[in-house]
Amino acid sequence: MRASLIQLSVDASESADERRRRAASLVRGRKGDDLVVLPELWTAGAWAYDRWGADCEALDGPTAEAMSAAAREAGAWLHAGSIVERDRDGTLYNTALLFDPAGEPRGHYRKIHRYGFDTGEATLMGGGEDVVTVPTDFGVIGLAICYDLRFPELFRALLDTGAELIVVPAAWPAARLEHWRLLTRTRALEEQVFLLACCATGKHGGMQQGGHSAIVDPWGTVLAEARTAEQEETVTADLDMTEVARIRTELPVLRDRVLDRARS
Ligand SMILES: NC(=O)CCC(=O)C(=O)O
Repeated sequence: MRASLIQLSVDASESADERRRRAASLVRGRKGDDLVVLPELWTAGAWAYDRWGADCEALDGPTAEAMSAAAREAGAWLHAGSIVERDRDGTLYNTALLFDPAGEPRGHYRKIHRYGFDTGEATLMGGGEDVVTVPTDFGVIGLAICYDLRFPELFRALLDTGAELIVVPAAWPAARLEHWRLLTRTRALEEQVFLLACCATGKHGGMQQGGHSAIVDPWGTVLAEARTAEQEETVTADLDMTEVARIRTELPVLRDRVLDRARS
């Protein structure tokens, strides 16, 4: 299967609506791909807290509507990154959306670990509670978002729920690029999954986002990586999903787990 990460530029020069139209057009251009991925909070901006109130939306709001149509036109599964979701009670969530090639919503995930250390997302948003995996034509997708990468227990839970491929939209800061590179490879290797990590580029809210979106295989090898932190680009790789079972058999470390089994 062929997957592409659209490393979208998110800065203050564009409104959420303009960026939505541009993202939809980039997705429509990916005909022939099986899975297309966008970054975290690309409509409002992950670091533009002052925009969240105005740019928040419902699960079936304008981004979902535009992305559903774009997935249908591309004929691909679309992980539409995440939106600032506002639920009926007015609580905000950082919520990832997944559509199938017919444009049907097939799952959403509310980010469990909120970034900010008592500021920003950690105070302005509610936290998700559910570990989410979604079966697709090419395997089971597990969902996580950005800061979640620092919490291996979530990735182990995704593995235990059947994940063979984990998608991580992000707005990771360029200043911590080496953490990004290390964690994306580590999470792929330790769970023996394909890991698709799509980070935004561009600067807003005083933050240069790190780009370097990457597709990593279950051996921990980087199959494709964006070249820079500063440039919008699309990263594509062909994934042989049979590699997941092959590598888990060839190097059966998951079978050798001791502590998890002792606790259950
Ligand atoms: N948007 C995020 O979750 C940022 C995470 C981050 O900056 C870090 O983990 O470092």
